[in-house]
Amino acid sequence: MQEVGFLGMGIMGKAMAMNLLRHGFKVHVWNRTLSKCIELKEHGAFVEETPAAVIKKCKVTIGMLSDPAAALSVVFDKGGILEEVCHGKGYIDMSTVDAETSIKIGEAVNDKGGVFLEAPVSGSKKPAEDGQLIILAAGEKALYDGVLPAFDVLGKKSFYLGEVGNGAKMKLVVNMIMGSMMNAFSEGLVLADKSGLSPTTLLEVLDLGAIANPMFRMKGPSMVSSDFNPAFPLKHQQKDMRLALALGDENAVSMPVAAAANESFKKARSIGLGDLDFSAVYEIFKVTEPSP
Ligand SMILES: NC(=O)C1=CN([C@@H]2O[C@H](COP(=O)(O)OP(=O)(O)OC[C@H]3O[C@@H](n4cnc5c(N)ncnc54)[C@H](OP(=O)(O)O)[C@@H]3O)[C@@H](O)[C@H]2O)C=CC1
Ligand SMILES: O=CC(=O)O
Repeated sequence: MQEVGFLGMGIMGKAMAMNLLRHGFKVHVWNRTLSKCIELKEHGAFVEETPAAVIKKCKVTIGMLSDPAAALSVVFDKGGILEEVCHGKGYIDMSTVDAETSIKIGEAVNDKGGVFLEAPVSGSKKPAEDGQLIILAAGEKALYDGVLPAFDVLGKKSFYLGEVGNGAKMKLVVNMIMGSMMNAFSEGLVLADKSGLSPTTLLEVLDLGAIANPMFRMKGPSMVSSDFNPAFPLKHQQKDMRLALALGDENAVSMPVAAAANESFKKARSIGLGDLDFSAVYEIFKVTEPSP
């Protein structure tokens, strides 16, 4: 399988498609905003006009879209996947969505004779550029086995998690934890600063102890210098918190920490920080109450 379709040239999709091109895959790309395909074309990609046109040209097509509405749109809308998907074609949705969305897409693809895999990823812009993603796949096993050469280029490890929905759920659990950690980290940085300590020294202390982790190490210095250039947009992290909380509702799991973190991300969105990196949630903790 050296030819692959790719829908969605956002931060992740572009990095992943570039990576496939670098490794010798022929890649047919589509993006709602066509101009984002120009750089891909310069690197040898074939640009198509609709998702259906991509599906028509490729046996396997990958989607990397922002949210459930976008993931559904490329399948069900005019010019969408369902117009061309048929026996012998596979669709792989790597967007972060809820299980319900994935199941709906999978059933529609199957009804047309195609096969479906969900495969959301853990890892951000840099791991996508470096082929170091963690792939959380579920659905048609034969499609999973067939696409492993591409997954090996995109990721450092692929998990096969069984029936459609399990990949989405695993991804939401992981991002729920990540979003909650980002809130605690932000609170700690502000607490250090407001109580007269150096946030930079706090980063050094954290990195030497039991709660050291790659996220604090990578995001800490840019947060301290107020650099929120987006790798993982805050609006997507809030979407993931919202979908994870819904999963908690369905399963009667009490999630007070995640619920509080979701409120912080919502607040950050409400003041216009949604397109910045998710670490920009830090900004809302800096706001102090006016003294009486
Ligand atoms: N960034 C990250 O670190 C990570 C992101 N993810 C997940 O991957 C997915 C993509 O993320 P990312 O690349 O960062 O997001 P971006 O916001 O950079 O890109 C979103 C993509 O979705 C497309 N899109 C949005 N709405 C629609 C629509 N209605 N119809 C068709 N296309 C649409 C955009 O097209 P257009 O250019 O026209 O707006 C764009 O190609 C998300 O589900 C995210 O949660 C997962 C792991 C890491
Ligand atoms: O979904 C975001 C990530 O970093 O993983």
